[in-house]
Amino acid sequence: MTPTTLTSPTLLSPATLNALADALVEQGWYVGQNVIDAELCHTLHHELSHLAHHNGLSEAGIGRGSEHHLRKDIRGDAIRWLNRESAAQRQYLAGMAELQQTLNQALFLGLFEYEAHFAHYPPGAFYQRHVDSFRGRANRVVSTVGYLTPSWPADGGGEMVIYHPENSEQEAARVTPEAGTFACFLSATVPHEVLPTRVARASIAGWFRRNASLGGILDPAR
Ligand SMILES: O=C(O)CCC(=O)C(=O)O
Ligand SMILES: [Fe+2]
Repeated sequence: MTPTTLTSPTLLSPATLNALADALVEQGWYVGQNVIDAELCHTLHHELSHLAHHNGLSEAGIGRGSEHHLRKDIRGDAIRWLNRESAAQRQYLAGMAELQQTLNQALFLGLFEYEAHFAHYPPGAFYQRHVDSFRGRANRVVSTVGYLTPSWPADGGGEMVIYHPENSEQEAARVTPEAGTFACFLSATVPHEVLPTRVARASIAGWFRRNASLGGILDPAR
């Protein structure tokens, strides 16, 4: 029997990987449209919609460990960490492993781990401007966002605004969260936000981490 889906060998083409590494060096961020396979986006979107409709998601919070708490005034998405339970998740994560290898070879970033979650933003939800590295611990080094919603409407809102790393008042890019688009940026230096969405918004947010355990104290991932 031949598999009917998910046969594409790579998630990000060699050309995309090169462009991405160059953009990270030159400006600290990268955005590409139509870079994630359409069929994979469709399958992942279906998986996330199913979770959203069957109580499979948790309200997202801010902070880690004992400092983790809900703040709907800061972020309004519901999430589920990827755990390799489906072929689609495994294909996405395999693509991120390739990206990790590229970034380590090209930029010597020493990335050693990747964590990612599905994110569902219901209508009205947003995520206030922030940077992704937790204070005092620069363990998240590179952030990724893969967008999954097909046919994003022109008036749908929900764009991710990327601000200039050196001039954080200045908008550098506005990303429409359309299926196939992939964004990547330096976690500690690139402020960004999700504008209020008018329609349900589906994505996978992920982070490459460096081992940041200090003095034998385990640095928890989440
Ligand atoms: O979904 C996005 O566009 C960005 C999400 C984000 O900033 C985050 O989860 O940290
Ligand atoms: Fe973020």
